[in-house]
Amino acid sequence: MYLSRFKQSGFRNLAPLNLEFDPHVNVFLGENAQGKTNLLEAIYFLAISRSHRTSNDREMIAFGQDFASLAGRVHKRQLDLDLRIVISKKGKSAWVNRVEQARLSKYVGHLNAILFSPEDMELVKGAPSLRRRFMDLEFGQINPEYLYFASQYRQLLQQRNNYLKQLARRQASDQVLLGVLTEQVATAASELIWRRYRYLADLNRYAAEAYRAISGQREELRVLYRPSAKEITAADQPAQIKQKLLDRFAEIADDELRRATTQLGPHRDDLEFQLDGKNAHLFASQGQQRTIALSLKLSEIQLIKQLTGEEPILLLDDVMSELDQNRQAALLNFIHGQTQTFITTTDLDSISQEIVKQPRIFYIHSGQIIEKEEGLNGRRR
Ligand SMILES: Nc1ncnc2c1ncn2[C@@H]1O[C@H](COP(=O)(O)OP(=O)(O)OP(=O)(O)O)[C@@H](O)[C@H]1O
Repeated sequence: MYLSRFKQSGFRNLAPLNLEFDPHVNVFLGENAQGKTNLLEAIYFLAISRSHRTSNDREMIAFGQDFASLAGRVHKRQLDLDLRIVISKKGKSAWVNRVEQARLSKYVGHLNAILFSPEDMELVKGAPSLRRRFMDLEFGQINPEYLYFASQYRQLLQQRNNYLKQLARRQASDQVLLGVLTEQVATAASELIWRRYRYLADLNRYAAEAYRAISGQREELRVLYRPSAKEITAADQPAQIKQKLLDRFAEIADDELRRATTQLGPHRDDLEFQLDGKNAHLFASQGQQRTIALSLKLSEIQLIKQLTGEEPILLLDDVMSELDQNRQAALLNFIHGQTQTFITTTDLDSISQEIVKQPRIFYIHSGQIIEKEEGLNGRRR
């Protein structure tokens, strides 16, 4: 799939725009703080209905504006689609072919996008919340049920936490209501955890392949799910996961009341990356961490292809200068010139000529975007 046209108004510092993209490679060139990341974020938001860098949608509305509007035309093998999403101070609304979607989970998935940014280098050693966010963003866009259970889980978890606080402050005493909330939280949690295991199993295969290709080494990358309820295993079905969670909730009831917050579940689970069976969190070098992060992103492209039959679009935010020639070449091999790619950079020389033989180049300055007429190698398009 690819994005042929993109329109926006009111998004961060970007001037209203109506751009036509190349089906292969598009490069956005500009100095720091001109709007390159904002443009990639806008394209990502059009696809996923969430930002990769903030969970506060309001932040993305341009200063002094009431709403931001993003629209694009997507070409797939069998059909073309018009997508539109509007972010206002009250929330967001989304349209597919001018039909408003009742739920965002019905909208997400029409345009798949993988974004790779310098912050992804933190995936291995950074906070667990980054790895949970990674799963939620990637698995949510390939499975509407995942999105549905994730949002249900978030709401139920908040209700349960609020109720635990009321119990702790003795503003409530109904243990039966706590039991009902616990049961509901465990149901949504089990569906979410079960799907995380499922997609990680597929992701693992592709990630190991990508790691070998990029590093040129024989080290074996494995990604493991680390549930906060340690009894849960990859072989469990949702019903078993739910029962194990309920058993653990019963065991830690006093502790939860004391702390007035839910101690177990997908919001506390984590991922562990292993190289040849050793925990990468503890020993991986900068280079190995970078290769793990890139392998994960590339494996998502494969996973999306496997599940949807279509190539997602790839957004590379200022990462080319972080990748040496070999890693850039491995990246090139993986995308085979088939994946529509958007690259931001402050310096065209940081991009291997091979990757971008004849890209479409856009200059970004103070949120204004203009297309450059010549390709990287000076030839006119
Ligand atoms: N809601 C908003 N309204 C208007 N401007 C905003 C908003 N949010 C961020 N900005 C502005 O956008 C600019 C940053 O743009 P962006 O993050 O895209 O930079 P960049 O070109 O990617 O730079 P770098 O190379 O440093 O990452 C800043 O000047 C910031 O003040």
